Amino acid sequence: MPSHRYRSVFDRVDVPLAAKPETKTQPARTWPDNRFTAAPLWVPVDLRDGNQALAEPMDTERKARMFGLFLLMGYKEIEVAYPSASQTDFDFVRSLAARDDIPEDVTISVFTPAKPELIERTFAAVEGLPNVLVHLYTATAPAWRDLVLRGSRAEVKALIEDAAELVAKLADQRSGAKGAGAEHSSGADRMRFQFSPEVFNLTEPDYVLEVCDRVTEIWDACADRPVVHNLPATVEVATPNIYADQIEYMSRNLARREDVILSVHPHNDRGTGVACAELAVLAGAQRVEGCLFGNGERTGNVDLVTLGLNLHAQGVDPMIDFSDIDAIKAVVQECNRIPVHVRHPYGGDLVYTAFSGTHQDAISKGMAHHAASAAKLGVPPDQAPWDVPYLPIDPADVGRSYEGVIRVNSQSGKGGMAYLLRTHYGVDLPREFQPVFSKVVQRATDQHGQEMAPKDLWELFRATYVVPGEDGPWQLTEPAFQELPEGGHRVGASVVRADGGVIPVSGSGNGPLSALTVALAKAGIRFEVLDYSEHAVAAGADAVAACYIRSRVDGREVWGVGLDTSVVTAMVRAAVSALNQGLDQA
Ligand SMILES: CC(=O)SCCNC(=O)CCNC(=O)[C@H](O)C(C)(C)COP(=O)(O)OP(=O)(O)OC[C@H]1O[C@@H](n2cnc3c(N)ncnc32)[C@H](O)[C@@H]1OP(=O)(O)O
Ligand SMILES: CC(C)C(=O)C(=O)O
Ligand SMILES: [Mg+2]
Repeated sequence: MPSHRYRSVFDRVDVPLAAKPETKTQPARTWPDNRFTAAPLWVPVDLRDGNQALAEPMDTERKARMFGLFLLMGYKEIEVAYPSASQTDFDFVRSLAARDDIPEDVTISVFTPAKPELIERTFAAVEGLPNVLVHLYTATAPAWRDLVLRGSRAEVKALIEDAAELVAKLADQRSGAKGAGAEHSSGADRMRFQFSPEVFNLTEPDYVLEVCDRVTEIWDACADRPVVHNLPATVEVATPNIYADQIEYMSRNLARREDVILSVHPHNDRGTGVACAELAVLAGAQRVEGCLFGNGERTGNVDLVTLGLNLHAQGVDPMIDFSDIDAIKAVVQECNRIPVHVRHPYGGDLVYTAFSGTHQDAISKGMAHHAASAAKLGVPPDQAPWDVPYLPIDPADVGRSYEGVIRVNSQSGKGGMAYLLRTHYGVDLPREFQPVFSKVVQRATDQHGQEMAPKDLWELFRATYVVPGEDGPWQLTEPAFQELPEGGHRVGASVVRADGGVIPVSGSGNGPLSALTVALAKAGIRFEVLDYSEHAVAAGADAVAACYIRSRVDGREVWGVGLDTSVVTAMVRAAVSALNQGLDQA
């Protein structure tokens, strides 16, 4: 690989805290010791940054659908458009201005470059909207200054100052409004301002500070109306600790810090957008911009679903409703026309599913333990502390059922198939029986190489163990059991051999099963019971009993299973099932 063509981030930009030695009063960095205690402010930018990365940008209808989703999920600030970019975007903002159902606590954010005519068009779009944030951006990194904007540091700063002043002036002119230059107020006009030094992560720290501080001054930030400085990793170029250092440096050094909301906007070029956002929050960021399921330019914006549910999984309320992740995903997929990967954290189709044997075993045991500990605590299972192996959160928290948690294929073990039979069909195979049936399942899955659905598993189970007891070549007809007055049981029946011969038999023993053993011996059948268990499959009047017999039939160890509403019939069927497996079939 021609790796020599690329440079380390340390050769591209000054990384402030890394360069600064630690002193007693000023540690090099504090973020590694910080903890998450509350959710940051979230801003979905799907309708702008996500939208600009789509082959088919959203029309008004798709935008409205996604906007509705954000409201339902509880987002309070939503970037809705780049109104000067297209008529569609402009019209969408106008359609919001015409609505009267946008909650008062929701702020609409609109995006504009530092170009006077585009800023004016942006203000035209938001006319009449009460809670607006105007988001101004210009690239500040050297390569963008030199190649794209073709301006020096001073010239690019001047471009930004002029644009910020125009934004302040237009805000002042809004009818009945109190703009940037006016007396501070949280009253009628709640227009706020945001500045993004695009490619912040490759911009010289002293320059970006100088520019941001100047913008804070122009917009006259105050506690009532703080300015947002949004520091994007427009193209991710370094490990997340570097971004965290950059953010902590800004957080410590920005002027009028209490009047600034420090925001981050990570992209995901190195696949570490989520880590960047998380470490940035530890480093002092108060606000995070991203997209649901990580849509966005190239490898995407940081994923707000993962970020939110990562907090949830650590016991911190994300303040966003993810309780129906599949409904959220459906809207996102339809609006973006891009599928969400089956392995996508928290929302992918397969992320709560185990195919592998040891994981299934652990999950199965964990789920049983969870149910028991919830009962012990006297709380519903969805309120009990979660500690099930291999499942970082309870799938039910995001509206997923337990149906797909365990799925069986050739990588699966006994625990998985036992779990499926128990949860789908109510049969609880004895522990010693599980590896025996598991081998049968593995032979089948190895042969066809496919997954085995619960229905197919049940069919295989029935065909192997239940049907031989009901409809095999060997039969036991008209068994009549009797309790003896002196104690013990007696049975009389006819053994129908596989070759059609009928042998009447009878026998007595301590219980029905031992009586049956004695009777069968009279027909020359060596039937030795090694283990017996039974349980009810369903409760109530239609309760079915499941009986399991581990036996040695003519020297062969076999398991028989019987199902019936009568325990005795279920037991006889289990015994006949064993005979059919242990004896010659013709
Ligand atoms: C990192 C980000 O996500 S930034 C957002 C990017 N989003 C988009 O580009 C989607 C929407 N954009 C558009 O639809 C179009 O780019 C428009 C309509 C806004 C402008 O289109 P055009 O006028 O044809 O300009 P075009 O985009 O080709 O060129 C950009 C010009 O703006 C300049 N420019 C780029 N960003 C900025 C900025 N933030 N502030 C001021 N000028 C800028 C460039 O230097 C270039 O100037 P030049 O013509 O003097 O060379
Ligand atoms: C916030 C803006 C400028 C952006 O989308 C980016 O830098 O990635
Ligand atoms: Mg972006």
